[in-house]
Amino acid sequence: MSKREFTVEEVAQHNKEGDLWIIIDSKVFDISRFADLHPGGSNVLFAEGVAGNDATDTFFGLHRHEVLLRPQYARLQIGTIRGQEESIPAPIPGTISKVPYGEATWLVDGYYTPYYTEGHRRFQKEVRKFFEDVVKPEALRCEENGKRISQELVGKLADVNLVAMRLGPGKHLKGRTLMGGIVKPEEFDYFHELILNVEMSRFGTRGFTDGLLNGAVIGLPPIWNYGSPELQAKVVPEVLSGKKYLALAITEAFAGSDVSGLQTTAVRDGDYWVVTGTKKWITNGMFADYFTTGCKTEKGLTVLLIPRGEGVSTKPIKTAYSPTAGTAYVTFDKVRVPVANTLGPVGKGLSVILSNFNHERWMVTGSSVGSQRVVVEECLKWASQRIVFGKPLTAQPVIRAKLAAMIQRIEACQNWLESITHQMNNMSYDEMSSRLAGQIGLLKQFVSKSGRETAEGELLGKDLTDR
Ligand code: HEM
Repeated sequence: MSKREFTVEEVAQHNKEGDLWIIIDSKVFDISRFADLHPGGSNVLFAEGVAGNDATDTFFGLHRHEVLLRPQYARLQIGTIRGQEESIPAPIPGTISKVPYGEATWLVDGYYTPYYTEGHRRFQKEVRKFFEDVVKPEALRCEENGKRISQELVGKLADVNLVAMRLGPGKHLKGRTLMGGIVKPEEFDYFHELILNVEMSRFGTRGFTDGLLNGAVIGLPPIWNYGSPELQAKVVPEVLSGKKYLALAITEAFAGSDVSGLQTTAVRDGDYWVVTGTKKWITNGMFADYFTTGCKTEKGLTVLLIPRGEGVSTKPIKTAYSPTAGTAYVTFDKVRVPVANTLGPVGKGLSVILSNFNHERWMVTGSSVGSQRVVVEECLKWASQRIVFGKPLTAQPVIRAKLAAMIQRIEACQNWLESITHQMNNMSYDEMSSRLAGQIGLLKQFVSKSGRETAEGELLGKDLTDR
C-alpha cells in the first residue's frame, strides 16, 4: 500500500470520468479504472458527495468492511488523508469478535464458565487460527467450485491430528501430537472436541464442512469399537493419516433414521458376504475408499466395512449445498466382502449403528451452533451498518425483534449443548448410550430447527404477529 499523503482538497480535484478518487475512512482510493467494473455500477460513483469526496458513510451503508480487504480492491488504495486516522478498523482474522453475542459467553471478557479451563482457551485460540489460516482459503474455494478437499489440505489436517481429535477423547489419541502439542492426549476432552466442531463451522461453507472428512468422523467409531484387531490395525491408521477415505453408509431410499427398515442385503457365501443394495445421501461417498455399511442379514442387521472395488459404484447426488461434500448414491452389486470385515456381532447391527448416532448427532449440533453464531454476528453487524430510510436497520423494531429472537435461540442451543457435553465428559461410552441418547436426539432436533428459523430471520412464536 502506498504511504502517500493527500489533503481533502487534493482529492476533490479528481472527480470526473477517467480521473476519479474517493476517501473511505481516511484512506484514498483511485477508482478511475475500477468505476466501469464496479458491481454497483459506475453512475453511483460519480454522484455528488461521492466523486472526489469522503464517501465513508455511503460506502459502509452499502458494503461489508471485508470488501476493502479483498486484494483486487485493497490495491486501489493510493494513500491516506494527512492528519486523519482510520476509525473503522478491519476485523482481525482469528481474534474474538467484539460484536455483542458474536461469541459464546465463555470467550467474552467479564463472563464466567463452569466448563472451560485456561487450557481450553489456549486450544480455542490455536484452533481458530489454524482454521482461518490453513483451512478457510480452500473452504471458500471448494464451496464455490464444488471440488473435493485437496490431498494437500488433508495432509495438513493429519499433521495436527484433526480427524483423530474429532473422534473425541480416548486411547486413539495416545502418542499423538495434538494441534502442535497445545493439548496433551490424556487431557483432551469433549469440550476440546466441541471447540473444534464450532470453530470449523465459522466460514459459512456448509458443504465444505461436511467435506472436511466428516465421513471418517462418523464411519470410524464402529471400526474401532467393533472391528477385529487386524482390521483396526489396517484401516484406522490409513484413515487417520488421510491416506484413505471413509464414509458411513446407512441411509437408503427405503430407510433413514428408521434404521431397522434397511434393505441392503448381505448373504453369507463361505468366508464372504455378498452384498446387494443401494445407499443414499452418503456424505463423502464420492471419494470414499471404504464404506461402513448397515446391511440386512438372515440373523438381523449387521454392519460391514466394504472397501471400494468390484461391484461398488458411486454417483453424485445433487444437494441443497455444495458438491464439495461428495454426497453420493452408492450401489452395491453382488459385492464380495470378507467376513473378517464384520463390525460387531452378526444381527446386532442396530446397536452398533445407534450407539454411533449419539456422537454424530452431538457433533452436528456443535457445527450448527458454530454456524448460527456467525449468522447472529453477521446480522448484528450488518443491521447496525446498513442505512435505509435514513437510519440503520437496527432502528426498525421488527429488525430488533428478529435479532432478539436469533440471540435467544443461539444462547439456548449453546447452553444446552454445553450442559450435555459436561455430562459426556463424566460418563462412559455405554452410560452415554443409555442416558444421553434422548437428550442428544432432542437437542439435535431443537438446534436444527433453531438454525432454520435463524437463517430465515423468524420471530419467536407468534407473540409479535398477534399484537
Ligand atoms: C473502493 C471503493 C469501492 C469498492 C471496492 C466497491 C466494491 C463493491 C462490491 C464488491 C460490490 C458488490 C457487493 C458486495 O460484495 O458487497 C459493490 C456493490 C455496490 N456498491 Fe460499491 N464499491 C466501492 C465504492 C462504492 C461507493 C463509493 C458507492 C457509493 C454510492 C458504492 C455503491 C455501491 C452500490 C449501490 C452497490 C450495490 C449494492 C447492493 O446491490 O446492495 N460503491 N461495491
